[in-house]
Amino acid sequence: MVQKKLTNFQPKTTFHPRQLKQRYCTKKVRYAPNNIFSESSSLFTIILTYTIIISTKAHRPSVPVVFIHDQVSASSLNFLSPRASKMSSLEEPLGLDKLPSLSTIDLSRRFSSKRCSTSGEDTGFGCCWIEEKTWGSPNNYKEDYKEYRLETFTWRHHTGEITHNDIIWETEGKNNGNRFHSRNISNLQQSSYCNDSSPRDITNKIFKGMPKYVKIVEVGPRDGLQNEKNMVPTSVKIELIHRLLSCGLSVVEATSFVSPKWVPQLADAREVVEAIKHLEGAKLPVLTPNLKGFEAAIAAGAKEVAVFASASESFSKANINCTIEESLIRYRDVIHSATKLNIPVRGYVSCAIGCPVEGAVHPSKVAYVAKKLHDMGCSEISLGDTIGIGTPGTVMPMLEAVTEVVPVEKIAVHFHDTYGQSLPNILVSLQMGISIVDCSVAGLGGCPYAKGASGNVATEDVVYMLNGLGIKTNIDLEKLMQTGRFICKYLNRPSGSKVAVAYKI
Ligand SMILES: CC(C)(COP(=O)([O-])OP(=O)([O-])OC[C@H]1O[C@@H](n2cnc3c(N)ncnc32)[C@H](O)[C@@H]1OP(=O)([O-])[O-])[C@@H](O)C(=O)NCCC(=O)NCCSC(=O)C[C@@](C)(O)CC(=O)[O-]
Repeated sequence: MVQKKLTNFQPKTTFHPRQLKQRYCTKKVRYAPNNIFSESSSLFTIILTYTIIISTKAHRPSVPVVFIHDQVSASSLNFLSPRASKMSSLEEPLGLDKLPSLSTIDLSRRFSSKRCSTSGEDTGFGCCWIEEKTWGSPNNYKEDYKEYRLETFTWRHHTGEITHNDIIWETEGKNNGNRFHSRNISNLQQSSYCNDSSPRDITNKIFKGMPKYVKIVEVGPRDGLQNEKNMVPTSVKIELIHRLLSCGLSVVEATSFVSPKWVPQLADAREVVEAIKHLEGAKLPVLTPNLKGFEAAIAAGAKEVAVFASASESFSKANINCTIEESLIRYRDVIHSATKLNIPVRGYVSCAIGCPVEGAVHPSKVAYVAKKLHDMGCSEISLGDTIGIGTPGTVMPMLEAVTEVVPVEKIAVHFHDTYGQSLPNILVSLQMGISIVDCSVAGLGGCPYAKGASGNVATEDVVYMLNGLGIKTNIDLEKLMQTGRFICKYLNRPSGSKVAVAYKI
């Protein structure tokens, strides 16, 4: 049914690479219209742009395509506000106008890392290069991969820790639109980058480092709802969690044991956990900012918890009313107690790209906090672009810094979609070996400390993209969209998922 709807709604607004080429690629530079980014095709176009940028490092392709779009205007960097030190939680939300400037971060203060630098190429949002080539059909790589059968690919990610085996692609018997799978083979010749510049090699490079399965961590009931002004009844929260689990999600972050003074919406954390603690087969972690929260969570029946530190000093003070170091001391106690009870602890690092107060956050700061949390015993480290300002150009250096100190398989990415960059950011994360992605059904949520910043990337959109890439999630997209519809109906607002809107489910 989903497939049927897919065929029904896609054609006119989808820019498949082949169409894109026909429309915008010639031997000369041509310009893509502004509204290319406002159509439903925009996500795919952006993904294509970035994947090609990544895959063509060793090869300078011949046909440049320049995408022009309206740069989101934002004010220039705001440095530490005098209020920052006394800001606490919800009382001082920061306006979108105070977010660091996208252009400032991407151009002037862009981070570079020797091993992940763009070799002087401008990989900013404005320009990409597309080689003239023939592509497969959308969401269907069958034709192309038939020809790749038993071929070996020589490219692999250059970061030593990311040890994905080389992949060969083979077609599956049935073609339902987006099925293909890979199997690993060993004994392949490998080199950092291959010089072979054929279109197939580019496609292979794009897919090569990608995981075969991505674990989705659904944070809608917690991150999605925590900022809702109107109280959502406990029964609705519980039903939302039940529905999400029925979609096949294996991890649903249920709630937070934080101070109800700061986050009144989650004051019913105990009731929520008591109602869901008997559910088997899925993980239902809860946030715990200190021992008090941890003890309350365990007493209610939580079997997994998460602690949340920040890479930005100002945000740490605003969010949890303590410095980064103080928070790490608190979390050491929480992790110690959890370990004794065999309770897994997830660690968040907020402001992994930028902070609403301090502006750009250096990757080394993120790596420092991530390593501390990992060394203390966190089983997974989620890197949060809390205000959603990241682009692949800033996400890649950050991830590279963190993967130097935390095993890549333990890293999750957590993108808010303020600037619509989440999907390309996720795509490059996958290419860097990340296989855990946080998202929120219907794109619910928003950062309480960055007024106007939007919710997490919508789970539906991520699942749709992963389906298109042939990456398994075990999630039923149709049920997921129905779940999004359920909560949006309750909240009386349209879905933040482009896929759900396109399907009109
Ligand atoms: C951390 C605190 C508690 C410190 O709050 P505080 O005011 O500094 O703490 P305190 O120790 O002075 O306690 C003050 C009062 O809070 C109570 N208290 C103390 N601890 C708890 C607790 N666990 N549960 C319930 N109550 C608690 C405590 O008992 C006391 O009550 P009173 O005596 O005044 O009646 C507070 O600042 C707080 O709750 N902050 C939570 C903020 C929050 O939830 N933010 C949103 C999280 S989202 C995020 O961080 C980003 C993330 C993870 O989503 C990733 C991303 O998007 O990038």
